[in-house]
Amino acid sequence: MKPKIFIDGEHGTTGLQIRALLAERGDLEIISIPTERRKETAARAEFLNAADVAILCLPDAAAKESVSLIENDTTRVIDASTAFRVAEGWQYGFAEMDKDQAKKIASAKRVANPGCWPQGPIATLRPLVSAGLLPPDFPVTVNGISGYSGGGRPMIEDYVAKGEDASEFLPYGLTLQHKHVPELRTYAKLSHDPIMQPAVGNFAQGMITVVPLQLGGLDRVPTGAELHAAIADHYAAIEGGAVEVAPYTHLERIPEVDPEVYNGTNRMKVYVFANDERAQALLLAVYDNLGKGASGAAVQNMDLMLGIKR
Ligand SMILES: NC(=O)C1=CN([C@@H]2O[C@H](COP(=O)(O)OP(=O)(O)OC[C@H]3O[C@@H](n4cnc5c(N)ncnc54)[C@H](OP(=O)(O)O)[C@@H]3O)[C@@H](O)[C@H]2O)C=CC1
Ligand SMILES: CC(=O)N[C@@H](CCC(=O)OP(=O)(O)O)C(=O)O
Repeated sequence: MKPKIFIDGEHGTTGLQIRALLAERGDLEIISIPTERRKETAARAEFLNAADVAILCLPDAAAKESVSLIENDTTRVIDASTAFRVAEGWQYGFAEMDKDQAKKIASAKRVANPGCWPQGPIATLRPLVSAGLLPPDFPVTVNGISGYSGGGRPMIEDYVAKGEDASEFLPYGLTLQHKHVPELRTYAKLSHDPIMQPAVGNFAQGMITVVPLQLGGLDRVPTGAELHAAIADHYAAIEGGAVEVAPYTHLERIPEVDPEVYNGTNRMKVYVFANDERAQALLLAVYDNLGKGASGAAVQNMDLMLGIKR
């Protein structure tokens, strides 16, 4: 029997992407609520309880409701919302985060799919904190740029309506309360809240995250090569992951450090740049906010949970 997959919110930005990724998968049975009933609680409860894996692509409140509607012990859940990312009993769905994270996801009943912004910074900061090259209380700032699809349907409609008149670079998160701070702090192993200073650009999808490091105040200042080696060692120990570490280089510009290069894929590439004389470094990550940042990661987690190797 093929595993039954139910995507709650399949007509939204993330849901549609997951549907598209699963369209050719003959190894799965996708079960769908008739469109006109998609917001009916009874219909959702029926499909949630019939599924082997339910993928929730809903606003937080609706995702919490979906979880509460599951009455059996067999439906496993991947939630794309922010609701459960630091919650007890949930595994964080960033498979490359640790050597054994993919195994934990594989056996989990509840998996919280990461937000798009935290994945790049976690991918670079966590190995450095784990290796003792950065202390947990290091004052971290994250900036970068995301395509407008990160804001879901309302932001997409706004940008499409404005066309070329939409802002090319719009900083946001200006109240310093970005919803991704708790998961970033938790999984980057930081003891203080990082500053999240995102921006959105006038392109649909793709993103770059940047973590600038002022290393001069540390008791022991790591070199750029040491930072790079710690990150490279971390990913060398992970089999078949989606994260690639770029060679350590000193270049003023790199054409492939462009937010859109991995669009339509589940890939992430991380970079370390540094100036040792100035004791400064930059940690960059490039990926698709709708791929590794959302639907690609959800499908990767689903495959892990079902024991499917592709
Ligand atoms: N876009 C992104 O890059 C990312 C988004 N996410 C998260 O994924 C989730 C979905 O986001 P996204 O796809 O962007 O959002 P969208 O706004 O594009 O889609 C949300 C979907 O949920 C449906 N929905 C809303 N309320 C209910 C309800 N009570 N019952 C059933 N369906 C409902 C909506 O239907 P309708 O349109 O008819 O109201 C819509 O189809 C969010 O929690 C978001 O935070 C996670 C990572 C990245
Ligand atoms: C450009 C944009 O607005 N992006 C969204 C995050 C998209 C994302 O990762 O969503 P969830 O955490 O909701 O899953 C934001 O910064 O709030």
